[in-house]
Amino acid sequence: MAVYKKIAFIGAGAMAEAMISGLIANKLASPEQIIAANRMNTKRLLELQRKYEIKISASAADAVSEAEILILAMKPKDAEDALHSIRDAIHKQHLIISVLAGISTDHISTLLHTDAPVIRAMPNTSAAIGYSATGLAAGKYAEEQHVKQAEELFNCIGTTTCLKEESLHAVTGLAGSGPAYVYYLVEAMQQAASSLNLSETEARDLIAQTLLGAAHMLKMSDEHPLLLRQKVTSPGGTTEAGIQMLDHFKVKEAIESCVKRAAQRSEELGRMYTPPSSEGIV
Ligand SMILES: NC(=O)C1=CN([C@@H]2O[C@H](COP(=O)(O)OP(=O)(O)OC[C@H]3O[C@@H](n4cnc5c(N)ncnc54)[C@H](OP(=O)(O)O)[C@@H]3O)[C@@H](O)[C@H]2O)C=CC1
Ligand SMILES: O=C(O)[C@@H]1CCC=N1
Repeated sequence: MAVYKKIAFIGAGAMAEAMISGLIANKLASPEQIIAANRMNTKRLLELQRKYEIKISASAADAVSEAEILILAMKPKDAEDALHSIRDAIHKQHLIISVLAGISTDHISTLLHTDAPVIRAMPNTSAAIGYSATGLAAGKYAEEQHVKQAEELFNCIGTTTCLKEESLHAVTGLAGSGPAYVYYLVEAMQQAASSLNLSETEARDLIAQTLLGAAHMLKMSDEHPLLLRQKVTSPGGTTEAGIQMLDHFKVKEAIESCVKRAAQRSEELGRMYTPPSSEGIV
């Protein structure tokens, strides 16, 4: 077990649960080191307590007072209220990690009235099983040791890439939202499998293993994805016939637009919830 500090999740929704589950499963934190608070959904807190045996708090400010590391995990639209509610409990020794899409570290520092270190991270829900692809950027008050601490935390629930803060919009469009694109593809493959008379269980197993195999191949081989694709595609064969349909429906263009639009939306969220007077808007 890593000697870790107490971690408070402010916002106890889907992303918080993915991280909590990953941190506990990977033994970076024990349940008693984790405390979660949300706005008002007590049922949700009790559910997390029952499932993971973590501590819960009806007051976000109390959770902050108990912890050394804070994970901000509310929706961007709720950030202002949430950060106001914990502001008085923040001190300089806190390490603040935000997973909020679009919201800059400068804006968080401004809302919290603090020069405590803030790290902005963009994980994804695969954190729950130790497979998040997380992008990380340091705010202006964060030092090397804070980045290292955040990296250690996120490495425990997947891989971590440190980037400039402006790149986090792209990471959000690509990897933060990424699992949803893959599930969308799976939904379509399952529909096709059903109309080809495969059972849902048979299809799910075949699809999951196919995705796993392709993902491992991408990680283990240096070959360009185009080359890997060509190796599957026999001239005049089944794959070529299938890919012709993807080209016909412009699926490549659709996916490119999807990732770019999601990244753009991250920028929009940042602008929507950051008053023009805030300094250093990213
Ligand atoms: N889901 C994902 O795949 C990813 C999400 N993110 C980011 O994570 C954040 C959370 O997303 P997600 O988990 O999906 O959202 P959810 O809606 O599932 O959870 C949001 C949580 O925030 C709580 N909350 C709202 N207002 C406050 C407040 N004032 N004080 C304390 N807690 C509050 C809510 O509590 P209550 O129910 O009581 O209102 C709820 O528990 C977002 O900013 C998102 O951009 C980042 C990467 C991936
Ligand atoms: O959809 C969203 O806004 C969040 C951020 C990345 C994944 N989910």
